[in-house]
Amino acid sequence: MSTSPAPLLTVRDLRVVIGDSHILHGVDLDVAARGTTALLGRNGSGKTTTVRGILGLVPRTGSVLLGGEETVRLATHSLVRRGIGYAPEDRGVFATLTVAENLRLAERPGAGQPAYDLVHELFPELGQRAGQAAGTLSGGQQQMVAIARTLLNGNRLIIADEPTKGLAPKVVTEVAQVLERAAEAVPVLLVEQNLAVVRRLARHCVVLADGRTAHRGPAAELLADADAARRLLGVGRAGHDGAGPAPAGASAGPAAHPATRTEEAEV
Ligand SMILES: Nc1ncnc2c1ncn2[C@@H]1O[C@H](COP(=O)(O)OP(=O)(O)OP(=O)(O)O)[C@@H](O)[C@H]1O
Repeated sequence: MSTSPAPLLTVRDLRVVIGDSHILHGVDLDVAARGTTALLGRNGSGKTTTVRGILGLVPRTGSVLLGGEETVRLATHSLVRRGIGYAPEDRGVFATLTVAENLRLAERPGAGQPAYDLVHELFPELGQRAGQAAGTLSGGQQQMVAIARTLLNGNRLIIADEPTKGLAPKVVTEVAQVLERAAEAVPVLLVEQNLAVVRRLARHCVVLADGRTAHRGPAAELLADADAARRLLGVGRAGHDGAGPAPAGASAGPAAHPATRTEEAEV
């Protein structure tokens, strides 16, 4: 009987309060030691705040074990040194700098030789575009730069926050390919609302609702269960695989929590 390796990241009872706002009320999640784990949930359910809590960018309580080490009281720079790479929602690419300069800025002193070989092996296009200003790249290519930066420093975990948001369907496919290649090298925690991307990339998923963990399990199982997808994500319809939009009037959630952004197309 084969046993799965221990999770790389184990989050328990993560709580975040900012000012008067109680945003996370107890998030539990595991990030598998291999491949992609998807963090899902309707708009405003707390996905980005969970990521920011893991990274120490907001005050938090609970437990965040990275490779068995408790990190919840560590500052962000200590977490970065321990090997968490972050590709934020807005990509954080410097538009007026070249691709090569964007990558050079991401090199971390003390992290050993930057892994340019890996980056160029996974993304040969970045080598060809080394001298191009990052602001003139397509959205998909900029996302490639953002992911490449997280791979440079021998990180143990990559966190990517909505990397396909706002991109055209063809570019979504390109970004899914980028993430697929990255996850072969380093485990990925992927915040994603495009369920076609989730279906393609993620083995495990965690679903948040109102700042709490509402579901954890195999991603394929959730996406195949139209009732669960409708209840948890506000998508799916009878006889459908859960990745399409809900029919008119079939929204499962309150109006304040719009349904998850979805794509019908394969990616
Ligand atoms: N700094 C803050 N101060 C007060 N409330 C906040 C703050 N950041 C987030 N929130 C609130 O916390 C809730 C969760 O936000 P969060 O961005 O984590 O959700 P999300 O699941 O990532 O949403 P989306 O899918 O729309 O990006 C929202 O109601 C949001 O308005």
